[in-house]
Amino acid sequence: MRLKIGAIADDFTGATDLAVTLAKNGMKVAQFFGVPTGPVDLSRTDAVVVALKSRTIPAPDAVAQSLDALDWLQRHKAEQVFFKYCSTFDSTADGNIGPVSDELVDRLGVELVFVCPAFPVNGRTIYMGHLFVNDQLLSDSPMKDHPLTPMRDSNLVALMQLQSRHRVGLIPHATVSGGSKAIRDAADNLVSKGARYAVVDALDDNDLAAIGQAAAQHRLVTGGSAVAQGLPRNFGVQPVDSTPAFPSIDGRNAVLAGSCSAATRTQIDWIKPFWPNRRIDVEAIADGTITCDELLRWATDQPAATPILIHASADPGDVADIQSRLGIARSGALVETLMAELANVLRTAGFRRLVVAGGETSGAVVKALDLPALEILGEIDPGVPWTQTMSGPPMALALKSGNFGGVDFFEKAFKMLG
Ligand SMILES: Nc1ncnc2c1ncn2[C@@H]1O[C@H](COP(=O)(O)OP(=O)(O)OP(=O)(O)O)[C@@H](O)[C@H]1O
Ligand SMILES: O=C(O)[C@@H](O)C(=O)CO
Repeated sequence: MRLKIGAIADDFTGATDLAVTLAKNGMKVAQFFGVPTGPVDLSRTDAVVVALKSRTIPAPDAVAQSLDALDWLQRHKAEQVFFKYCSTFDSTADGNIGPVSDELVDRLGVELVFVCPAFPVNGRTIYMGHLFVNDQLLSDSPMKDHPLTPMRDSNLVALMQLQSRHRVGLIPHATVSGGSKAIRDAADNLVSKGARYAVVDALDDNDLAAIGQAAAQHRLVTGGSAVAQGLPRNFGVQPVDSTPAFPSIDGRNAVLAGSCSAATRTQIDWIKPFWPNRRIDVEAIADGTITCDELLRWATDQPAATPILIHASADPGDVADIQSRLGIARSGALVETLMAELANVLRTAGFRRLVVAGGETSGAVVKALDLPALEILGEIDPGVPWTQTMSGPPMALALKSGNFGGVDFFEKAFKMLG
């Protein structure tokens, strides 16, 4: 059987975001962490999302991992390939969005590829090729201070052009609002001018539906999860209207937050008065003052009925300060390693319902828990589903993208589990 959509996601939270989007739009989705190494039964699967942790690694490694994923998807006869990156286009001048897209374009021999990170429900829109986060340009938004991929330009055409060896054009909103035929004509026009990428404006879900329809014959589509919502219809698959299912797992509740994004920091401030919480200081990890053992003792000493919160999240000034002393990569790695160890020991100690905030952090945690795949269940807030492990000790896991979720996200998540 052919897979309808085969997706490659550049981080783990982004992968679950895409998986739940395709599932809500009617597809049966399987999500794997890394390229599956053994045989898998895809007889009832419409779409596969292969989650990589490739957003901030060196570009040649990101390309190699993505091409491995592409080979696997092609062996499973994926009709359309989707490259999922962040709705805030998280990347550096070196990549990895451009270099990975270039290789996928060349391997698949495609003429033109849409570049569309818009996610209107979460406030990401594109106008005249410029990415907005709510009412701010990307470069004025809190993304300008991201610890690993600070976004200091909002012009997606320029950003993509910096990262890619192919020419980048724009399909402006005036065209997009004309519908899928107008978009297809504009795409043909860009091809005749030598462009290989088209940044496509999108202000709302109607625009995304038209873009999805226009991409029906495209072998490759790239963007955030929201542009994928229009793709299942191209395969005759209709959105589902059933009541979402949530994991049924007993155990204690914990949140591990390594995300320093504005939304995560607001969510932490909101919940702190109600839950036992610990802030991890990066310098204290480096000098051994904070250890996994000590945090575990603290966690197990807390009242079992109340969720606990452990976070490293800090505001941009503190992050810049620690990075200047320890280096960007080392500060990130110290937090990620500790969060990964913690997830492991907390699972053993009976914390089986876990929310992890941050894509890189989630990548580290999922790797440490040695989870090859997750079942995607009901959505907590747009782009963040509850998931359930499919091997090892049963766990409910929510991987929250840094900037996703309402202010009460953490409390809401556990309330849904009852
Ligand atoms: N106090 C801190 N100082 C420096 N770096 C930190 C600190 N706390 C966390 N980090 C690092 O910042 C990075 C945050 O990235 P992560 O992807 O986890 O969150 P995010 O970017 O908010 O989420 P997403 O990618 O889903 O938008 C991680 O590498 C984490 O280890
Ligand atoms: O698109 C998004 O914003 C998220 O799915 C994500 O990739 C955050 O890391």
